[in-house]
Amino acid sequence: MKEMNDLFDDLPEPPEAHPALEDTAALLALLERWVERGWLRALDRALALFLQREVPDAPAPLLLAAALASHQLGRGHVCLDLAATLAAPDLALSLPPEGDDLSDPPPRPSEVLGGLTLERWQQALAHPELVADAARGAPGHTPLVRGAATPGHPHQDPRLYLRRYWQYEQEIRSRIAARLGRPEAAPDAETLATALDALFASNVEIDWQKAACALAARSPFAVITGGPGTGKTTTVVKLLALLQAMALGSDHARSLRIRLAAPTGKAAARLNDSIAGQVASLDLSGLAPLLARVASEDETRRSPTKTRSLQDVNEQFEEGSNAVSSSAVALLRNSIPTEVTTLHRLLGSRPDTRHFRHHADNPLALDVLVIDEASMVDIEMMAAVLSALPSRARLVLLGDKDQLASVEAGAVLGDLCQHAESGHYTPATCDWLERVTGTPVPERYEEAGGQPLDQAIAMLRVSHRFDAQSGIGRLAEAVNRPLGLQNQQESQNEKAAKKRAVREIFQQGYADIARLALADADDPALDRLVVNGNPAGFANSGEGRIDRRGEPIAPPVGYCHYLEMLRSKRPDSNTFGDGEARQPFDDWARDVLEAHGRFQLLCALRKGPWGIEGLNPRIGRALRRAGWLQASDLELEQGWFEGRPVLVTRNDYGLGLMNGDIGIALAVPDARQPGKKLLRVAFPASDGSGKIKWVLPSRLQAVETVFAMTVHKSQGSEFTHTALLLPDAPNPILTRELVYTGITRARHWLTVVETGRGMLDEAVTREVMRVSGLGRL
Ligand SMILES: Nc1ncnc2c1ncn2[C@@H]1O[C@H](COP(=O)(O)OP(=O)(O)OP(=O)(O)O)[C@@H](O)[C@H]1O
Repeated sequence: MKEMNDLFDDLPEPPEAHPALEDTAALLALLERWVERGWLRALDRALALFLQREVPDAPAPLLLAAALASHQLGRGHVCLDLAATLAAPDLALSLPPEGDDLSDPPPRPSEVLGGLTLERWQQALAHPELVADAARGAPGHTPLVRGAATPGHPHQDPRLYLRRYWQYEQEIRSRIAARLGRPEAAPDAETLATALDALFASNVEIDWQKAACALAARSPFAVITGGPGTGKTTTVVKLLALLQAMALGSDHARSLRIRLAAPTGKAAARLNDSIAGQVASLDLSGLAPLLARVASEDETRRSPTKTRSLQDVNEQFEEGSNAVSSSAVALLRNSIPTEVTTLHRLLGSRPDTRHFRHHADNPLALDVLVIDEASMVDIEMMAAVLSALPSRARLVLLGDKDQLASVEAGAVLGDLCQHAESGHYTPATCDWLERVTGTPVPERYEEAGGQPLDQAIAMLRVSHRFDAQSGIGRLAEAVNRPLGLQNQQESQNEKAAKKRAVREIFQQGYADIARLALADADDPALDRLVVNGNPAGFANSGEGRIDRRGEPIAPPVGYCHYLEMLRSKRPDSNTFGDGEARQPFDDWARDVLEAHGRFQLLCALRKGPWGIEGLNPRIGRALRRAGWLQASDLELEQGWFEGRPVLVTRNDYGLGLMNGDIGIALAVPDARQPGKKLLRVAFPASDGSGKIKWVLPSRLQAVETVFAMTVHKSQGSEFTHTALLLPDAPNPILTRELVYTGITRARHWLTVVETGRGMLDEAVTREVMRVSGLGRL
């Protein structure tokens, strides 16, 4: 924010105030025109209108700020930063609107706000009936709250919140701060060091997974962040083993009630798959002495003359208590849960209300909650989770701080992790980490003024999925590199260097990445990509690659892969039936769904030819031309056809489908009309059981065709071959976070599709501006 204030200081003397700022009727008329253009949501204008009706003397600049604050919510920001808005007014609205013809445009925000100073705007906000000051505890029930500066962040002021969002932020701040202020939760250093040594190989240099495990074991609130494949799941499984071992080994000898959750069904299913394998294969034998030590301490308490050291206990184990050891280890392994639920299910969502069954007065019965893919959790959900969590329960957040934030308002994980890159560990934390992990923390991560929150955050820095040979890994890293905040000239140089670095990666011949530049909107190269994956775009046509275990990697495919599976594996049974009888159809659906996950086209936008609305029917037509689909244009645009892949866009508890679930329409025998077929949509069951859920298309209320998926919707998913299509014109939505999120959805193959020149360059040098007050705790 400081930079924005500096920018504001540099602004020239403002000209005359715009008429819309002098007169509320003129302002409301202007807002109406913005709504007509799609620059503002009707909801945002409705708020300004409501406030004006409630308080007729509300000044126009206040009403404008309220409408803009509301508009920011729809774009993921919990508040309006006034100074930043004055510095770059056109960023406050959805400009340029997708698909707008730009004839007779209304005044842009820059014209309207050009005549407004920060001082005057703030004066207009000093209206006690409508705006309360957070610095004074935001007394009353005003609809708006003016944000207070936080310690160490004086430049954050002034911000304007809708009260509800300010309250969410306060809820999150106070509950996290309460946890950070509870040092008694920390285990004793000697026990922790023993447990960590049992779980991690010894290292001469810092092992961030071990450090993360230590920090998260020390604090009742912890964040483990890291890019794809950096070992977040691996680390949290070890953390849970360690916490359970210490709980089972404590005086109470009681296992902890642990729950695992993720924001979407898809993310929950993915964690389900990976965590079960990791829990089963983790070597826990080294933790057995920890359990035995308790037993021995119990014994010591009963016969106090006999004192035993940890060494004695270890020796006892070495001497042959193998049976005790293995049953203790089995007990420990069984006490680590592998079932992952969605946050909505965990909190007990109720139809038609945003309130959950669990809240502060009916808290969840658990001791530890782990939330994966936490970057997708919005501020409202995070506040609900923290309220429903018993005050003594631990919360561990896992996620990639650099991914796009949730579609809803509030980039909670990104905000909390603002210092994760550089650690900001105090000397006391560094000393403690060295004591428990056995390796020193490199000096560059030390910061005497580190905040309590920084001490509870660990960043994993080495990807074990992408090695040095991986273009996907290199590209993700280059795109994700933040730009420094130097003066304009240095910043230009840095942007140029970043563009160059990204371009060079494509020229270095990595086998797993391809770049496809379309000549024009009708370029058939796009059709080839979506139909057969365009293997020719990759070195050696994608042949001959092996993974880290030496297994061959299948060449990249397009959508004809799952459609081929749909055809070739269709059961010849004429009875759809139930139970056993349905097995051949379940197996078929499972194969088709698995094959579908081998390719996905992602794009940035919804509207226009390069958004999902234009791409979905286009891809459908390309597949039809290639003989893989039989559907009319009308069906492709808005109907059902066999092979239609659909994305669930809203949770449906009745059907057990979650936002983000993907299903495919398949023709199955109609029980009521022998010889005929009907369409049913096959979804993988969200409990990770591998079962198939068959749903009639007519029962699906909120689904969309998903030949093309927005990057936002792809969060928490992974596809063997991901094609990331960039639009042909600059758009505020096109940021490095979006490109990074898109790239990191690719498991083995990535194609970047450019529909206009320079859009990759443009995107990787544009950063999401985050506005919230959660950064410092
Ligand atoms: N320290 C390590 N040494 C070697 N391999 C590791 C290490 N840590 C993790 N791995 C392996 O790397 C892969 C990715 O690990 P993991 O699934 O824990 O990462 P993640 O950060 O949770 O990934 P995701 O991006 O899926 O969230 C797994 O195959 C895991 O076994």
